[in-house]
Amino acid sequence: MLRTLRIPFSATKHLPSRCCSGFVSRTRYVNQLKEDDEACLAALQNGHVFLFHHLRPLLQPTKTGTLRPAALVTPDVQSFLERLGSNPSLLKESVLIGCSEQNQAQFCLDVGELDQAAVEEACTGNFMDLGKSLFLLTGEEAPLLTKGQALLRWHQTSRFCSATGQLTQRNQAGSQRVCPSNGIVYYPKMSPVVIVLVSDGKQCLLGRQSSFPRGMYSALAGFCDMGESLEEALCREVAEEVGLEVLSISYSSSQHWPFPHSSFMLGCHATVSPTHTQLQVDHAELEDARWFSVEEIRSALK
Ligand SMILES: NC(=O)C1=CN([C@@H]2O[C@H](COP(=O)(O)OP(=O)(O)OC[C@H]3O[C@@H](n4cnc5c(N)ncnc54)[C@H](O)[C@@H]3O)[C@@H](O)[C@H]2O)C=CC1
Ligand SMILES: [Mg+2]
Repeated sequence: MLRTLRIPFSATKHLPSRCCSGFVSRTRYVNQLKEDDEACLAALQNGHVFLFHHLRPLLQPTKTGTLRPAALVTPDVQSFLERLGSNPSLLKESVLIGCSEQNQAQFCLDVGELDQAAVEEACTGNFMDLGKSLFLLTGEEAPLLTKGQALLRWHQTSRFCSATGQLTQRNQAGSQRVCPSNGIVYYPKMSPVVIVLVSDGKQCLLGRQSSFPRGMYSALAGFCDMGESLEEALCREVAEEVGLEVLSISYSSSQHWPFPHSSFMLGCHATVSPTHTQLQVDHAELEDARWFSVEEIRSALK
């Protein structure tokens, strides 16, 4: 059986935005801050901080009535943390998430130990569920919050060494944790997931899990197993979930997906033979799977 992986040239349209030559210097600056705790602490003093409360981001209303993630300056955060009687070292628990085009380091901090209403009043904003926030934010701002939430969640749920059970120590940027007794270094974890739009040349295949909202269908998806290539995971998932054999594969684009934990979604197209389209749906995984015509997809998207 022929199985090919083609990377289309159009994948370049998904490259991160790099408005001017500052991209390289900003990238290297962030990398330096991950390596150098003192430099990172200094950058935090002059940086921007995005607040979360139990992993829900703080959004502020704009003059035009939309919402934006609140990028607070560190002295303001420090002063209201003191006013609200927080632990003085709380600010140091910020994690580095990037660098703005104005060369300001960007951090996230979870202030879940403080009273939510008091922080909202001090910052004239509201903490919102991340899933809902993503419908309200522009494409450029949403990834900052998903990255920040994922990193904060990783620190909250990965505090101990799995070999010794000891509390691990994070670096200032929050890009790693180290066990003090055996030196094992832990890095933030993501699970690779393949998500694939299967076509027979005329129709495309969508499925739904029983947990999806009513009427929602999506491309097939599944976690990559240990030792598998992207192509192997894709062929296995399609075989497991709908009982079809894939003929060809093309990579489309990728995306970090924070729900329910950090997945690294690898989006692909795949084809099956138009003479072998009979589905055998595994109902333990999918409530339903169906072929949809282009017209049906167009009218659903409207
Ligand atoms: N169409 C879809 O199903 C979409 C899925 N996603 C994301 O893709 C992820 C994977 O899709 P599923 O169809 O649920 O995967 P799946 O088809 O691999 O089934 C999930 C099962 O795989 C097992 N599993 C294997 N490795 C795992 C890991 N690293 N983490 C958690 N479970 C693992 C568990 O038993 C779990 O119940 C979802 O969690 C979701 O976040 C996002 C958009 C659409
Ligand atoms: Mg699945």
